[in-house]
Amino acid sequence: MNRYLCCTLVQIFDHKRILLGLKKRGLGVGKWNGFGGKVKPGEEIKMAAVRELKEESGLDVETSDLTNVGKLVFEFVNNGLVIEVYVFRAQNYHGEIVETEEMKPQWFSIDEIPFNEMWVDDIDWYPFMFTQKLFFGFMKFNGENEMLYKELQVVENV
Ligand SMILES: CNc1ncnc2c1ncn2[C@@H]1O[C@H](COP(=O)(O)OP(=O)(O)OP(=O)(O)O)[C@@H](O)[C@H]1O
Repeated sequence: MNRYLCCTLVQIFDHKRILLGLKKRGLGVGKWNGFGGKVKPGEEIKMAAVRELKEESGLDVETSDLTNVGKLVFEFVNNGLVIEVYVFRAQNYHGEIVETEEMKPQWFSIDEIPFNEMWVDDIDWYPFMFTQKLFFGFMKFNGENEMLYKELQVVENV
């Protein structure tokens, strides 16, 4: 059995801007990404999404303001890790954006998303998020930068 992790990812939007964070440590270090992390045992996925957003950006959202955008499953063939990521978006948020030990947040125009400094899968599924089509993706990685396989489809629910 492979090592399995269930994770969240929250994309914060403000009109034509998206808030991304530069990951300062751990998985995906050096990449811009939405905010998220591991779901704790027994924790509800949306509650984990709210908690991780707060921990990594300083922002608060209500679980009712999180919209499902899709689900991604990543298999890292180099170490056997399988990560399931529940992706959400939100445009209603409150609080002050803060830089933390884990993330450096910054607003980007949605026309200037730094895809070449992000996970290589992001450029494939962001268009589904922008057209509001719920998606499921399965990707295989060798390390953090080489995608060996990808499958993406529009789905009814995740
Ligand atoms: C392979 N392609 C990928 N594409 C886009 N996003 C990806 C991803 N692979 C992982 N992610 C995200 O990366 C974060 C890792 O979370 P990660 O820092 O490990 O979790 P957590 O904050 O609990 O860690 P600590 O143990 O506290 O350091 C988490 O949001 C997860 O959704």
